[in-house]
Amino acid sequence: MRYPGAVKTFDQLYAELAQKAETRPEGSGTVAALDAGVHQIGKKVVEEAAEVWMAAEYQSDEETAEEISQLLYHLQVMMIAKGIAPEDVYKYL
Ligand SMILES: N=c1c2ncn([C@@H]3O[C@H](COP(=O)(O)OP(=O)(O)OP(=O)(O)O)[C@@H](O)[C@H]3O)c2ncn1[C@@H]1O[C@H](COP(=O)(O)O)[C@@H](O)[C@H]1O
Repeated sequence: MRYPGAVKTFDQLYAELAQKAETRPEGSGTVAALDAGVHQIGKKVVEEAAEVWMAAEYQSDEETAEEISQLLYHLQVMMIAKGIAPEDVYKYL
């Protein structure tokens, strides 16, 4: 799935998702995922990680990049659900 609009960075996406969690706009997949909870978010993280692996082995670099973007998105949803800020992660990099 491709999302139209300007290219966004990891930090920009996190800020957008944090805002969605705060304002809870109608139709937001992020809000729905947060409401579903950590268990369901965790399943999506694992699913997308597997899709990255499969794409890397059997699909194009473009498709692999897209799967990686989806994994990063679901990791960010998990971060929001747990109240973990990017800086909390960056300090370990
Ligand atoms: N980058 C993403 C993003 N990547 C993946 N996804 C979600 O992750 C799902 C996984 O994609 P797949 O193609 O694997 O989906 P699928 O298996 O067909 O879908 P499901 O049945 O599992 O939902 C997608 O259906 C989206 O719901 C994303 N949802 C949102 N974003 C970004 O988050 C922002 C906020 O989104 P909303 O909260 O929905 O407004 C958007 O502007 C986007 O920038």
